[in-house]
Amino acid sequence: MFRSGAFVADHISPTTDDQVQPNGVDLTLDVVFEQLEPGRIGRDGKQIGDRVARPLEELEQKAPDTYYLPQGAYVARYSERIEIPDGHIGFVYPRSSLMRNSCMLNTAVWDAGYEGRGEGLLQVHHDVEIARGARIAQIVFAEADHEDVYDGSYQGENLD
Ligand SMILES: O=c1ccn([C@H]2C[C@H](O)[C@@H](COP(=O)(O)OP(=O)(O)OP(=O)(O)O)O2)c(=O)[nH]1
Repeated sequence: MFRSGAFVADHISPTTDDQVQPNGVDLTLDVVFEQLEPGRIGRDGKQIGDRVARPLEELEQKAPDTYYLPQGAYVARYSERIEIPDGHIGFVYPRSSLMRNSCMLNTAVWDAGYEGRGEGLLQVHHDVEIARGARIAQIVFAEADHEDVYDGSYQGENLD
C-alpha cells in the first residue's frame, strides 16, 4: 500500500504545505551537475566520474536563480533531506510538467533506512530553464518487507 502525502512529509525536510500532495511530497531542485569524466561500475565496486556544478544564469534578471540547460544529461540533486522509514520503500517520479517540456528524471530504488539528499538523472531532450528551488519530482512511499536496512556508500550523503 502506498502511504499518504502527509505520512511521507513527516520524513522529508524541509517541506512547505504546497509540496505535500495526496500521495507523496514534491522534491525541489538544488544543484545541477554535469559529468566530466567516465565513471566505472565494477563487479566489486563503483566509482562516480568527476563532475562540475552547472553555473546559475541570471536570465534577464530572473529571480530566483535559474539554470539554463542545453540538451544533454545532467545529475540533479534534490534540496530536501529524505529518510526512508523502516517497513517502506521509496519511488521518485518526475513532475509531469518536466515531461511535457521534453525532459525526464530517471530514478532508482530508495531503500529502507536511507537518509540523505539524493540525486536523479535529469535528461534534457530540449533546452529548458529550471529555477533553483523549483519542484521537479515527487517521492512516494510504499510499505515493503525487508531484512536489513540501507548501509551503503550513499548513506548520509549531502547532509551539512
Ligand atoms: O533515484 C535515486 C534512487 C536512490 N537514491 C539513493 C537512495 C538509495 O537508498 C541509495 C542507494 O541506491 P542503490 O542501492 O541503488 O545504490 P548502489 O549503486 O547499489 O550503491 P550501494 O552499493 O552503496 O548500495 O541512493 C537516490 O539518490 N536516487
